[in-house]
Amino acid sequence: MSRLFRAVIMGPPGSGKGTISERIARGFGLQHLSSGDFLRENIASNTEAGVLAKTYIEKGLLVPDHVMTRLLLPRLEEMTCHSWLLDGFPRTLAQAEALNSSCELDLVISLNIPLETLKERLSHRWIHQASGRVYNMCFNPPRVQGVDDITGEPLIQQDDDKPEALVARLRHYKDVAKPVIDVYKAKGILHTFSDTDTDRIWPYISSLLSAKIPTDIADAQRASTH
Ligand SMILES: Nc1ncnc2c1ncn2[C@@H]1O[C@H](COP(=O)(O)OP(=O)(O)OP(=O)(O)O)[C@@H](O)[C@H]1O
Ligand SMILES: Cc1cn([C@H]2C[C@H](O)[C@@H](COP(=O)(O)OP(=O)(O)O)O2)c(=O)[nH]c1=O
Repeated sequence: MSRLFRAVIMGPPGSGKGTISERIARGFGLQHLSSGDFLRENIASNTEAGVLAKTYIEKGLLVPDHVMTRLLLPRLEEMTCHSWLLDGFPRTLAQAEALNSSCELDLVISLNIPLETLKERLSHRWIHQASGRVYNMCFNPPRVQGVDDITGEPLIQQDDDKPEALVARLRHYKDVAKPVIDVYKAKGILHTFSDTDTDRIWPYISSLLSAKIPTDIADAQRASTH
């Protein structure tokens, strides 16, 4: 099996990580691992790490690095036969160093989206808390307003997504993400995209991935995921 492809997507809340990750997974057959979704799975199945993580998430805090790495690295060990895209991890320098000591990344996509755009997007973001499924009344609305397409359960808006909370979250994201971005810039694998419209960014991301992912890997991954 030819070498596998390892990528990370980074960006502040509302920058489009989840949306773009789904397009990449669909188009290039990469396995998408979202740290937020993985935490929600652990919380739903009441694992020891899930119970611990929940105490931080409920307070709007980041889960401590040692908990995240102890949770994510074994999960990546299970994915050694797949090309993958990590979303939401690493988020701190300690997490990046732990990841870099266990595998060699090929590409890091960083989304650098203006604050006003983030505010606009998050003010219309509704989520199905249990699954993490994301809707947006302007961008990708649910079939029935306020209700999850799959379970029919009610959608909620996160307090964190309200404009007054967003500025603090954004500042914290920038403080914590900057050293991580600097590491991957120094490695020459960082690609930054800035625009208010994802549909304008997507063609560039898509052509970058087409150039970076050897076709035999992309074809093999697409075949294995269909
Ligand atoms: N890599 C990580 N390190 C520490 N905590 C994390 C990490 N990933 C997720 N979390 C915790 O899980 C919560 C949910 O993660 P998720 O990515 O779904 O939400 P978010 O950070 O608000 O993302 P978004 O960028 O979509 O707003 C986060 O608010 C954070 O508390
Ligand atoms: C990518 C994108 C997302 N959205 C909406 C969908 C979500 O409700 C919200 C955030 O997108 P999302 O993909 O959840 O971003 P992240 O995972 O980085 O937090 O914005 C738009 O309105 N326009 C866009 O171009």
